[in-house]
Amino acid sequence: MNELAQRLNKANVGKVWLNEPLKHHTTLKIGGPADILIQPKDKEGLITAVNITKEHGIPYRVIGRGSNLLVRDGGIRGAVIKVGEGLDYLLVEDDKVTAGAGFSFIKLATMIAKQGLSGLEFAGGIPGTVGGAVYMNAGAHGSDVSRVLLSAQILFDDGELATLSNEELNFSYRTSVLQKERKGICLEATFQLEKGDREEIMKIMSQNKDYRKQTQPLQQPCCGSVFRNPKPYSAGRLIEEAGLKGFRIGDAQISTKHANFIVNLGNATARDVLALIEHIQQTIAEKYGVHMHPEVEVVGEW
Ligand SMILES: NC(=O)C1=CN([C@@H]2O[C@H](COP(=O)(O)OP(=O)(O)OC[C@H]3O[C@@H](n4cnc5c(N)ncnc54)[C@H](OP(=O)(O)O)[C@@H]3O)[C@@H](O)[C@H]2O)C=CC1
Ligand SMILES: C=C(O[C@H]1[C@H](O)[C@@H](CO)O[C@H](OP(=O)(O)OP(=O)(O)OC[C@H]2O[C@@H](n3ccc(=O)[nH]c3=O)[C@H](O)[C@@H]2O)[C@@H]1NC(C)=O)C(=O)O
Repeated sequence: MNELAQRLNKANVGKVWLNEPLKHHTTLKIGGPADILIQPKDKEGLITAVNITKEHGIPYRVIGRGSNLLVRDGGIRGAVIKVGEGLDYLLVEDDKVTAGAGFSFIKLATMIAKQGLSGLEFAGGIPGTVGGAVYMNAGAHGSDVSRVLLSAQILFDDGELATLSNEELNFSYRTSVLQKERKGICLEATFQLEKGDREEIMKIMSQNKDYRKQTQPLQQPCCGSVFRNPKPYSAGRLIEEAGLKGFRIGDAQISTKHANFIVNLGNATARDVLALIEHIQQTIAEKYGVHMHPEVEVVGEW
């Protein structure tokens, strides 16, 4: 790993850390160390970092803000590429907006709204990066990325750099082509928006934000919705009806505010959170015969 770090530093790809605790890079504040963490300084830095890492035969994976991620306590072997600062540029051309994958999704939504562009009102409270949002077709308030995305530039694991259209990204509920069919890193995304009434757009955003503030435990370390909604049911409602609100394992607790959130009360481990996830799955399966499929991505070693 030292050798890889030296080469990456020599190539000036960006910031490089060895043995970096990932709890510093996830919103749940949980996660063991990455052997090596790379935060590319720009697109070229990212492509070079991937190539060098491949040459060393070291596996790599990508993270954004860590807002939808549960990293196990043993951490991640190999390289973790953090797409954030460095890939956080923004280009507005009339009603089209291109953002680097590291751009904050909330910041993007807010900036776009201020310019009187409509389409991203739903994203005003969604944490994470643009890249993460494309990867999982992030959504809220009845809309999602697939409704406004024109195209995204992807660096595929086989080295191909391609711009995929909305159709080619094959979006459906909280998923895209990047999750299953073809792994790759989203480098930037272009959104097609509509000119609208600035005041009206700002009003909708502020209503959405208020709703989230009232219904979600945003002041505590968490990772957003833990489970996908098992259609036609609501995960939060099922968990609440099963009497699980407030249930706790170690320092991981089912939020008393929204039952589809797990919060870290201070020193929760990934093991605590996973035990809680299993407990919820088992309880809901026994009571209602419904399988609860996690939305949060679980990665790393025990
Ligand atoms: N609706 C809501 O309220 C909430 C939504 N979210 C959404 O969850 C997503 C998490 O974003 P973020 O915190 O940045 O991501 P994370 O750091 O949580 O990464 C989660 C996974 O997303 C994939 N990923 C992240 N960035 C990229 C990229 N540039 N290219 C390809 N894949 C990527 C990786 O998958 P892999 O390892 O397979 O490559 C990674 O493991 C966002 O869409 C965020 O908006 C999160 C919380 C609440
Ligand atoms: C937080 C996320 O996204 C959220 C997004 O913020 C909100 C707001 O649009 O809508 C989804 O939540 P959600 O389906 O739980 O929406 P909510 O409106 O909070 O709840 C749905 C229904 O369940 C009920 N509910 C919710 C929580 C609870 O503890 N008890 C309960 O009864 C609510 O009263 C409501 O009638 C997204 N979650 C998923 C899995 O689709 C995320 O993806 O990480």
